[in-house]
Amino acid sequence: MLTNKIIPQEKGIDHTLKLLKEGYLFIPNRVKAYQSSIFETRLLGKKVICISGKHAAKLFYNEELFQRKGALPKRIQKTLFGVNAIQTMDDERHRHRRLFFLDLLNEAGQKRLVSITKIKWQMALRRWQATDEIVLLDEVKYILCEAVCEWAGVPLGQSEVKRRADDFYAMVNAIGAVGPKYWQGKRARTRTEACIKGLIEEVRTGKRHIVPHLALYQAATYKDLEGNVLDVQMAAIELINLLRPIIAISIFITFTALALYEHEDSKEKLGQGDERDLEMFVQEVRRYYPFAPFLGAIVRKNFIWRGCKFKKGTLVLIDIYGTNHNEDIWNAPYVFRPERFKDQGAHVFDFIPQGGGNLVTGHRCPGEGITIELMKVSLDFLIHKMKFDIPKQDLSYSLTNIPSSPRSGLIIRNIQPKY
Ligand code: HEM
Repeated sequence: MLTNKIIPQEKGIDHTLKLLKEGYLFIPNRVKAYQSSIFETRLLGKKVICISGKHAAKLFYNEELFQRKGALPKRIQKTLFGVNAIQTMDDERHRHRRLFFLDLLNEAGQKRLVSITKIKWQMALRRWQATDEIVLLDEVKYILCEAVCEWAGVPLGQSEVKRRADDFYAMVNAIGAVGPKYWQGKRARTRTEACIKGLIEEVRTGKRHIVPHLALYQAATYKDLEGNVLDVQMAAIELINLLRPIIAISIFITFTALALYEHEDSKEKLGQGDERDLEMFVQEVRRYYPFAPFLGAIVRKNFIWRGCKFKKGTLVLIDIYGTNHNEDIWNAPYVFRPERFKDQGAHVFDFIPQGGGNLVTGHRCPGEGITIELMKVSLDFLIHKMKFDIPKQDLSYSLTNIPSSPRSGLIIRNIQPKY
């Protein structure tokens, strides 16, 4: 077997600034330049191997070769995910922690969240009729925040909705940030953890009564492999790992509205709201528009892949954005075409907007199903239940800001229900 293939190496001492500058395109630009789905660079002073494409994703999700412990920078843990949470776990402990998410996001759990969200959309639509215009991204954040808090049993007064939703969003917004956006995310996490910790303590001490199937109760009583409840901080972090990403779906929903505007022909094909058509449309939104750029894992033991050496302890990044726009997988990847999902199969490693691999045992996003369902409900509202105008505004989005979203937040005007 060929074992000494040279991995293309980016010259220079460190390329962190280039990563910040190029954002979603950092890996795809180099894959193109080196004509190679694997290359080596240096980030934050360390050697990093970047890989892209379906076969690379299959490699990345091989848990015998990769671990998550040690892969996530502390600054991302301190804002987006919480310190030492599920994203950093491996093996038995990880699979056990995942049950907390998978059980709550089962079919019944998803259905209940979808029905609550529908009601919140209807209430919002009534409110919007009395206003001149709204910023869709903000309003959807509030809809989803109200819905998920109700679903989880987390109390939320009307006057707290905006603040709570903005805090959840600030954590997401801090992901690729340095400077003020990072600090906003960090402060938002401190506030949110304090609030959720208080609620968990109330459930544990019997001060707050709550039905057992709700997420707040489950977080307060979930037991680890040794049969111990999580310490209150970790219980809060994992409950936030369930709530926060629901608010993040507002970005995909805003991109869905943008897709309706930018791709009139696809909109017409949506017809009468056939479930399958709605699903193909939202799948294409998740593929076409940027969200998560890449993911990291650490090499567990030395191995050779396609003749290239991977040394134990090396950080490896899998290219999410580039894989979802890879020409070997997707015909005309930069064309928005929902029908491409008509005959595509299981998408274990080729379509990875929310990670890949096995849903039960791996790290693949446990919220993928509910993300698709909430996007479908919202698409149905946007297209079949309301009329509105889109005034002139800056609808562009950046491929260098992570996470990206339409710059204007998508302003809509003259909102009326469709009867
Ligand atoms: C806004 C849409 C979403 C995007 C773009 C997204 C993206 C991702 C990605 C890329 C991963 C990493 C997969 C990996 O490490 O291999 C992930 C993991 C995760 N997601 Fe999502 N996600 C979304 C929505 C959700 C929702 C709605 C939930 C829960 C309600 C959720 C909960 C999680 C959790 C708990 C993990 C960690 C899984 C693990 O490490 O085992 N996500 N997500």
